[in-house]
Parts: sequence; structure tokens; C-alpha cells
Amino acid sequence: MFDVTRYAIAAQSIIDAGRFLYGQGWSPATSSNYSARIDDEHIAVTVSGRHKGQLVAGDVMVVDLAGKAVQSNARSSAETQLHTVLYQTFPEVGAVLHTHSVKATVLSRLLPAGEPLTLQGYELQKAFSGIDTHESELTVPVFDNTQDIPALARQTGDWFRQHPGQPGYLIRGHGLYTWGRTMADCLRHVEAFEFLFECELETMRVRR
Ligand SMILES: CSCCC(=O)C(=O)COP(=O)(O)O
Ligand SMILES: [Zn+2]
Repeated sequence: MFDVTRYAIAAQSIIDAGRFLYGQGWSPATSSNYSARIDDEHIAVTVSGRHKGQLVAGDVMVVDLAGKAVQSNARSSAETQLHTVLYQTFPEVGAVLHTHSVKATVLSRLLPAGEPLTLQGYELQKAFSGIDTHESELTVPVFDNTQDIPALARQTGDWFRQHPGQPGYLIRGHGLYTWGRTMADCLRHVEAFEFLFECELETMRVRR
């Protein structure tokens, strides 16, 4: 059982995040999914297929950390396991956001297969929780868009257990996953990634 007040707060944070992310053009055409932790065993997550700029309370539901719906007949996001694996792996994670921006999508397709995106020397890296110098190296792995969500959940879980300080990943031709202690932290991470993706794309353009 979960606390209804905590659920309502989590659901509202998801609704507000959707309005912002859709407004930025980072969650077009029903793409993306969002979640927020309710307690040690439950998260609030978006219902599959909903318009993320027009979310209402009925577009958010509760699942347990195995991804099983709790007190709902709705179908949670098709990518629910990519969220639950992060809450299982990192007890401090309070929110997870998945977005489909043009920059994340294009950059993930331009990176050589098998190579992560490496970010270093950007002042804005300090926007990520726990990063206090632009000299640190951020590694953003790029996973293939296999459509096999259980396999991807295992892959991402394994990778981040070995690299617990890294703040997100890309799925090739698909989008970004990032997380944070709070929804505010998580939204800041999305914004920071978007800025850094634009810098990387602009650098590639200038160097051509
Ligand atoms: C229209 S985007 C295709 C599915 C997807 O990648 C996504 O992020 C949304 O899936 P959901 O089941 O969470 O609505
Ligand atoms: Zn997606």
C-alpha cells in the first residue's frame, strides 16, 4: 500500500514536468515517459501513449519496483522497466525522465557505434549533481534501440552499477534517460544535457 498524499505530490511533479518538457519540444507526439518515487516500493509513472504536454491525474499511475500496476487497470509506459531498474539500483533516486529531443536523437545517431559520448571541459557539467569541476569526464553510454525493454533494463542496470556517478544515457535514434534525487534535480539534468548536446553538435558542424 502507498500513501495517497505522497502519490498526489509525485503525480503533480510529473504533470508539471510534462508541461515544461513538451513546451521545450523535448517530448513531442506522445513520446517520452516520466516517473517519481513515492516510497521504497512504489513509483508514480506515466500511462502509456499519453500526450505529455496535456497530462492530467488520470495519465499517471502507480507501479511497484517490479513494474506491476498497483490499484490500476491502466497500462504503464512501455518503458517502465527502464525506470524501475534505476530506482532498484539507486535508492536515492527520486525521479527519472525520458525525453525525445531532436538534439539527443540526432547526436545519438552520429556517434560511432560502440562509442560513448564523452563530455569534458564544459563549465555546465557542474549542473549535474555531484560534479564540481569542468575537468571531470562525463561518459554517456549509447545503447542500441533494440525494442527489447527487459534486455535494455538489464544492460543499463549493469552499466550504471559499474559507473554509479554517471548521470544518464542515450538510446540510439530514440532519446535520453536521466534521473535525480528530486524532480527539480532531474529537470536540471535534462536541461544540462540538452545544452551539452547542442554544443557537441555545433562542434561537429564547425569541424566538418
Ligand atoms: C511515440 S514514441 C514511441 C514510444 C516511446 O519511445 C516513448 O517514449 C513513449 O512510450 P510510452 O509507452 O511511455 O508512452
Ligand atoms: Zn521513448
